[in-house]
Amino acid sequence: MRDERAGTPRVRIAVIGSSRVGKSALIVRYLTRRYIGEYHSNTDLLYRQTVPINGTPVELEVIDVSGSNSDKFPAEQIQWADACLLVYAVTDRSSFEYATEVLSALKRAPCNGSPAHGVAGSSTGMPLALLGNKTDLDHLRQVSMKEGQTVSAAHGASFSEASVADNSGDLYRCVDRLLAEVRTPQRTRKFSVTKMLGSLIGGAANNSQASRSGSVVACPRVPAPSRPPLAAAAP
Ligand SMILES: Nc1nc2c(ncn2[C@@H]2O[C@H](COP(=O)(O)OP(=O)(O)OP(=O)(O)O)[C@@H](O)[C@H]2O)c(=O)[nH]1
Repeated sequence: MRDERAGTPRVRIAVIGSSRVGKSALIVRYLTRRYIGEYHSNTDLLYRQTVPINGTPVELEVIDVSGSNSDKFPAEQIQWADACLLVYAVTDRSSFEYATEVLSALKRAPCNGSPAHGVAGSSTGMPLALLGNKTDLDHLRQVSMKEGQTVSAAHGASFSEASVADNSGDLYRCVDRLLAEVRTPQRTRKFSVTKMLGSLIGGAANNSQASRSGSVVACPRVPAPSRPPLAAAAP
């Protein structure tokens, strides 16, 4: 969390996961309460909205890290963020394995400029959450809740299962908890989103908690001539 522009605190969240696990649907659901059926994108998207956290307006920035490149470790996006939300689909074991790999890499890799705080056991000190999506498809389940709990506990992440389609309360609790964990003073910005491509959604819907304002903007992928492979993230 950091102060910018007239003292409004800002929180940056990176949402990471394999392709098609429901990252975009989750973010849009959280920010607007709406469900989008199809929102396929092969580029990172940046969502920005003012939200109340514990009664204080906070400028929330969420980067939706495209799953198209999930063979690459999203190092720049993680460095940019104050906290990470790892998403997998309970119907897709390979997506769970990818989320586990990223959590493992985060545990090994030091996070520059991030003082110790947040989740006990996370060596980065960065608040982490693991969320298993698509619980409405329980008949297609490939990952048990116990497995998710075990992996998250081992990596110092909070754990939830939810269905974005069914508008589970657990997805709001998961994100709210992650936001509440962010207590870091301003970190050095590791990459800048320099070229906003345009507003995709303006004037997000009001919700029952408090008035929200903001937009959804697309940003180009982080310049990454040689983004390190997952295994290279270890010190
Ligand atoms: N059944 C079910 N489908 C879901 C749920 N959440 C998302 N989906 C669907 O899963 C598909 C992928 O959702 P996206 O939000 O585009 O997934 P993504 O992770 O952003 O995908 P990439 O852009 O490829 O990284 C879409 O068809 C969504 O409608 C859910 O909770 N249940």
